Amino acid sequence: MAAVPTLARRIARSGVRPLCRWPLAWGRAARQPPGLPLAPCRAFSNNKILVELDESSGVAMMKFKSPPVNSLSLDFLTEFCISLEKLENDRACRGVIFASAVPRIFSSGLDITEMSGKSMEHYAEFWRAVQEMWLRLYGSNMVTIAAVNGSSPAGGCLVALSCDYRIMVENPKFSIGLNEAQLGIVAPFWFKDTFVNVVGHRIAERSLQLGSLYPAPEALKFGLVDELVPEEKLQEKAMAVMAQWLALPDHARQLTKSMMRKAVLDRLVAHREEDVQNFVSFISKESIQKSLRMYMEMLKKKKS
Ligand SMILES: CC/C=C\C/C=C\C/C=C\CCC/C=C/C(=O)SCCNC(=O)CCNC(=O)[C@H](O)C(C)(C)COP(=O)(O)OP(=O)(O)OC[C@H]1O[C@@H](n2cnc3c(N)ncnc32)[C@H](O)[C@@H]1OP(=O)(O)O
Repeated sequence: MAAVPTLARRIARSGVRPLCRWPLAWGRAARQPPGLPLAPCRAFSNNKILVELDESSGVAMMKFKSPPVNSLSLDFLTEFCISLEKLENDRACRGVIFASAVPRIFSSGLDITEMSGKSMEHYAEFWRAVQEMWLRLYGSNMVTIAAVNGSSPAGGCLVALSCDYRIMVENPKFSIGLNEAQLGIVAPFWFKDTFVNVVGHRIAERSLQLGSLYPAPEALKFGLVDELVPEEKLQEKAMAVMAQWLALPDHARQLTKSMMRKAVLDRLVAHREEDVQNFVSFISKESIQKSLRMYMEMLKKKKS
């Protein structure tokens, strides 16, 4: 295989731009009463993700803004990893809330166009980026809360599952789940492990085999999400839950989180390259490529 672009090289190519006091619609700056000086706040933005860190509370808001559906493309994943790493290394940041800036969609999951009609090298590079995203998010020392303000299939669901807490908008039109089987593909073992750790083995097994997507009220019933709220209350609720989690000493919470997640993280770390090779050989099969093409066709037909 050709030389693999490292995350560092992808970071260098991506050109993250620091911004000062970015007025996010969902951010502290937007809530600041006019005329008052802003409390310390730092923000940075790249093409697909906006981040605002409120230094007074230690809470960052990360918003996905990759229309039409926040699909997890290679560029998106690279920006996600850079943003998370910056926050992880920032002593002022103790917690992150993830939400979407795209109406009705949290994230549509892995970008199918990255897994279809591309070279083996591209599939390998893409899969390394997916692994990196999960390792950083699931292994984060910060408190992570998913404010799921829209549908969240497959990889989008994985992002939410990898957080410490999930709050979803109570709209029954918004669905969430690991629906890979519906595309004729298979959720890898670390997607499955993350899912099992949230909902338990039986529900995970049934849901994965059926590729089930659950409307928000159903997802709440078996703990796929922790709470439902009306859309207008989502930010307030996410901040309240964050305050509750941040009230504990960081070291105790972090060590506990690590104890609960380490085995699952270590399993991928130990088999990372093997997992890449499995993905590449699976996804490049003509039968799998055909399934993905048919699925994309189905998405397009649904519109007309
Ligand atoms: C033993 C094991 C052996 C081997 C295993 C080894 C490896 C594992 C192998 C594979 C693992 C892969 C894991 C994959 C994870 C994934 O995340 S796959 C992606 C799954 N996602 C979906 O199924 C969601 C599909 N999308 C939708 O359902 C809908 O688009 C939506 C509900 C998100 C939004 O609906 P609408 O608002 O109605 O929007 P449209 O449907 O019209 O979409 C607009 C536009 O966006 C395109 N699009 C949608 N989703 C994606 C996507 N995920 N990737 C790329 N593009 C997407 C859609 O086609 C439309 O495009 P245009 O028609 O406008 O060009």
